[in-house]
Amino acid sequence: MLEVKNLVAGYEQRVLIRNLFFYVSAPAFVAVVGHNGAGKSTLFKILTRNLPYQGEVLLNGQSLHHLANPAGSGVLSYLPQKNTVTFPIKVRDLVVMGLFRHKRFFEQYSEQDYQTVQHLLSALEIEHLLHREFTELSGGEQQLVWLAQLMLQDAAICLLDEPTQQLDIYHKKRVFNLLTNWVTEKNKLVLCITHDLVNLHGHTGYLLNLSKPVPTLEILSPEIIQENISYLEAKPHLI
Ligand SMILES: Nc1ncnc2c1ncn2[C@@H]1O[C@H](COP(=O)(O)OP(=O)(O)OP(=O)(O)O)[C@@H](O)[C@H]1O
Repeated sequence: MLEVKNLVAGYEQRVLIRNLFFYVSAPAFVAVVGHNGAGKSTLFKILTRNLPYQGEVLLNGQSLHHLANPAGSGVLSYLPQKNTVTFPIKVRDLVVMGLFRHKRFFEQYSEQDYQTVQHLLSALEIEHLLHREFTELSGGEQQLVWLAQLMLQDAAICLLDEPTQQLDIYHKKRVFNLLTNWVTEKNKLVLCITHDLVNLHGHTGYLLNLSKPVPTLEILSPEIIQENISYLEAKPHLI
């Protein structure tokens, strides 16, 4: 579960997130939306302990300040908006690293680990990329590969910063379906930053609009999605 109580954070003199409260427990899919600069990635910086904050953040009942290694202990995983690789690596070798938690420092990945990767890539319909060089893939293909690696990490709480940004219409729709099914099947809590509000139709979960003066978790429904689209079509109020 994730509980945020009276959260205040920002940069230097500029407060971006003020008095935010919400509570959500797995299984749940939360679409984090808002205008550019509303503070969506800032919220993720807080949750990944990359930005100081006032207030309380509890992950599975434990204060974020007291969690020694949220990624290593399987509590949290994070897929940033931009993730670069500058060395040659095959897709299967990049994805299998998602299993790092289950390995000792120098332990090799097994044939079974690679089979797990293959099954996952097949479920994501990117099995054909298995032996490709990662750096030669298109932006959208790379995004799907990162998503596979994140799913393999199997953390309880997953933060995804615009995972569908570079995807075509078919894959955007497919990734939202995959994520919401994964949430229910594997009892996950997924927070997903997105500007693709139209793709939220038909899914169960919540929406957190950080552009609103008092953001709260709103239950996804056609009316709520439309109301938030209209809200975001209007010019943002600058903080
Ligand atoms: N390190 C920093 N120092 C100062 N200001 C920052 C810093 N990082 C981000 N900001 C500012 O904070 C504001 C919120 O940034 P953030 O990245 O959280 O927005 P966002 O909602 O994720 O936007 P987008 O939809 O464009 O990705 C922006 O105005 C940004 O310029």
